[in-house]
Amino acid sequence: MSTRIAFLKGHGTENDFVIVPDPENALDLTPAAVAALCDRRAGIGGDGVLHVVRSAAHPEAAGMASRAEWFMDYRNGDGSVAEMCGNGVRVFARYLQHAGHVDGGDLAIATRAGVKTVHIAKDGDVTVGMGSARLPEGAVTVSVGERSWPARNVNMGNPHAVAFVDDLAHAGDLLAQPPFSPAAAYPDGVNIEFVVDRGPRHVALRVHERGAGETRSCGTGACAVAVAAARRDGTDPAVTGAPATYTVDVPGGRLVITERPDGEIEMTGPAVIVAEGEFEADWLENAAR
Ligand SMILES: N[C@H](CCC[C@H](N)C(=O)O)C(=O)O
Repeated sequence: MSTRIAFLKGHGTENDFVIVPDPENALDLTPAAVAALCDRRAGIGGDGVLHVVRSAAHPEAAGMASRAEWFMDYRNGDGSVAEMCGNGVRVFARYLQHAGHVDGGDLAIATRAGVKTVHIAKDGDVTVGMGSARLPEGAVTVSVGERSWPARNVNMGNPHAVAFVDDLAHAGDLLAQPPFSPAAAYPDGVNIEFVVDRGPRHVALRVHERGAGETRSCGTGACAVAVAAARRDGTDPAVTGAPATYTVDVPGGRLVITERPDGEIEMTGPAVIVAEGEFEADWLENAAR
C-alpha cells in the first residue's frame, strides 16, 4: 500500500474544489495530476484544486510570507494555473478554520493576485477583499451561434468578458468556450459571463470558465459582472462617490459584491467543507500518466 494523501472537498456557491493540504509544498502537483484529481468519473471531482501551502515554502509566495502565512496555489480543473479564484479563497479560508489554523474573524491569504484580506463571519458567510478591477480598453465581442454581443473587458487578476443578454438561455449549452474577438484581447484565454437583470442592482449570470467549462459559480466573474453593471447603470463608485452593491445570482447560489469609491471590491458568500478523505499516492501517479 502506497502513501496515503489527505484531501477535502469544499464549495462556494457550488463552485467546487479538491483541497490538498501540503504545508511544506512536498507534493509534485503536475497539470496531469490536477486533472486526474478533478476528473468527476475517475477521480475525486472538482472545478479546481486548492493546494494549501505555507507561503514561505512556495517560490511564488515567499515574498508574501510576512503578510500571509498561507498561499492558495489555485489550479483549474484542466490543470492550468489561474491568477485568482474568488470562490476558492472563501473555501480556502473555511479550510484554514476547519483545520484549526485560524479562528474566525480576519485573516490574510496569499494568492497569485497578491495578498487578499478575508473575514470569516459568525453567520458562516465569508467576505474577501478582491482588490480593484482593471478595465482594459478596446471593444470585445462574444458569440453564441447566430447571436453576438458586445462584452466588457474586466480583469480581476484574471481575465473576464461580460456580456449583457436578454435571456440566459441565449448562452446555449456552454459546452465549449464561446468564440470571442479580437483574439488579441485575451492572449491567455478568458472567463466569459452572460448576464441578465433581475431588478435594481440585482443580476443573474451563467459563466464559461477558462480551464473548467461551465461552472455553477465564479467569484471573480461575479465581481467583474458587478463592475460592468455599475458602469452600465451610472453607479460607478469612482464617479458617484458612493459604494455600489450588486446582488449576483449564480446557478449555485448568491453572492453580494460591493465596490467602493476607492475601487476596492468586496465579495461575500458561503463556503462549505463537504467531506474529507485520503487517496493513494500510487493512484495519483498512475492516473496522472
Ligand atoms: N477559471 C478561472 C479561475 C477560477 C475562477 C473562479 N472559480 C472564481 O471563483 O473566481 C481562470 O482561469 O481565470
